[in-house]
Amino acid sequence: METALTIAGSDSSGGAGIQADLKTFSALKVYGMSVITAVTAQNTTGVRSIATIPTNIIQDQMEAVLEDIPVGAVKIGMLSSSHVIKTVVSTLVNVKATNIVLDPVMVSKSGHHLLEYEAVQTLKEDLIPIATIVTPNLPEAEAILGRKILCEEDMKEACQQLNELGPKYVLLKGGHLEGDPVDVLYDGTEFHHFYQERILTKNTHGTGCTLSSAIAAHLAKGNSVVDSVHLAKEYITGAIQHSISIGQGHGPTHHFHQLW
Ligand SMILES: Nc1ncnc2c1ncn2[C@@H]1O[C@H](COP(=O)(O)OP(=O)(O)O)[C@@H](O)[C@H]1O
Ligand SMILES: Cc1ncc(COP(=O)(O)OP(=O)(O)O)c(N)n1
Repeated sequence: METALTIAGSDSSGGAGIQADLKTFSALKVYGMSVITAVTAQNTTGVRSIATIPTNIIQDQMEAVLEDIPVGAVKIGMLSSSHVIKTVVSTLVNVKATNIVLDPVMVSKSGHHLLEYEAVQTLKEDLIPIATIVTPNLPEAEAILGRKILCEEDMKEACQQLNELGPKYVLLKGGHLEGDPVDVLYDGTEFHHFYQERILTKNTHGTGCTLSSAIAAHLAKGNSVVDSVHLAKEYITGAIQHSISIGQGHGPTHHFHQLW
């Protein structure tokens, strides 16, 4: 059985974070495991409060899984602080983890900070270099690089700058662009462009989490990075097309892949 591990925050409303990741793994028929880094009280309208899990408990969760069960791919989401990032990096390096998908979660759709501002430097120096693929959205890439990204040409340059930080692949997501979104994948040499007509819905809570965990699931099944991104894009597009109108704000993506 293929396996994948998510290291991320809990979303009480089930649309993003650990819950979205585990639903994605299940829908793609991969056995999912979780390391919880933070508990958020949130719903479709916003985040009310956050409790970060102590780093010794995060490390224990990681070691408990990694020392016992072979992990085909690791998806990393919300990490809250520099201390948490350093704990996750040292544990992953110790076990020589492979297929690391890093979604550098910083701010929720509702505008709540999920990573301390000062931790962006640690993310750049310690975590991005060990990622197989890093999947920032436009505001995250702007925060990492300290520059504006306004169009597809800017996205290509930003991919090159992100690649210089050390990850094998960069997938810069264009969901925040005006008009139809384009995502750009860069492997240090070649670009792949993923064009998609914009689906007209406000139900996009958890899109980034869903995409990154779908990439991890496909890597765990033995696909190449480029094929995993293609397959994950199909998955996220279906999950947005079938998204669920619940709550007063941004409803969640849908995860019953085999039914679409
Ligand atoms: N309305 C939409 N229609 C189609 N694809 C979308 C839409 N919104 C986001 N996406 C896609 O969903 C994925 C997540 O995108 P994005 O919104 O940029 O990330 P995040 O959720 O991290 O902010 C990307 O592949 C993006 O192109
Ligand atoms: C616990 C938790 N982790 C991550 C996010 C952000 O989710 P994401 O899919 O990047 O996007 P939004 O749903 O915030 O647009 C979160 N909200 N909570």
